[in-house]
Amino acid sequence: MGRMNVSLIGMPSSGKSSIGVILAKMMRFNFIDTDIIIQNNTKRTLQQIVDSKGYLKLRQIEEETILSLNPEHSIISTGGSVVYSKKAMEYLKNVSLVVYIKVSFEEIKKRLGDYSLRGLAKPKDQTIAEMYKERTALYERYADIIFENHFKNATIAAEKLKELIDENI
Ligand SMILES: Nc1ncnc2c1ncn2[C@@H]1O[C@H](COP(=O)(O)OP(=O)(O)O)[C@@H](O)[C@H]1O
Ligand SMILES: O=C(O)C1=C[C@@H](OP(=O)(O)O)[C@@H](O)[C@H](O)C1
Ligand SMILES: [Mg+2]
Repeated sequence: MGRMNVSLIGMPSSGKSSIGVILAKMMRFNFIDTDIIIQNNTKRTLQQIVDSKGYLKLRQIEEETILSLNPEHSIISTGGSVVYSKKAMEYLKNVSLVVYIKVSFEEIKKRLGDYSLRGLAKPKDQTIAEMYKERTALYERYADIIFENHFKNATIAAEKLKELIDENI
């Protein structure tokens, strides 16, 4: 790894954003949330992009955003759909340690609740169960390490993840 960065990948609501910002403070790293960059660049919410341009366009914007990051000393919280881009994932693997934040299907389903306004980059007719199955294979494919997040809250999870990262860098 050329520059020291950590990328967090995983299902929507697995904790990438909540854990990422806490981890960045604990490790004195920069914090990047690609969803926020996309919103700033497009001046649209993720839901608005999906509604007006479709979920494939959101995935394309996400890919372009990742490829333009050039991160240094950063924790990068990605959007859950980033693994659909081979290019983006190869880029992240080159510039960072890629951590898959793994959360059980039951917990993800519970956290997502009514996800109709969450701007998920998935076909309308794809169920959460189908999405979980399809994506799990991709998260596992690209992960350098897997972090099983069965912790009570994001702060505890960030402390545990820091230990795992320290062992792996
Ligand atoms: N152990 C945990 N780790 C991270 N988040 C947790 C945990 N337990 C509950 N949560 C809650 O789950 C949600 C995770 O959302 P978020 O961080 O936005 O995920 P993502 O960025 O992966 O979509 C937050 O509401 C957070 O408070
Ligand atoms: O998994 C997805 O399809 C998406 C997850 C979101 O980010 P989080 O994973 O941070 O919720 C955001 O990028 C967009 O709404 C699409
Ligand atoms: Mg997030």
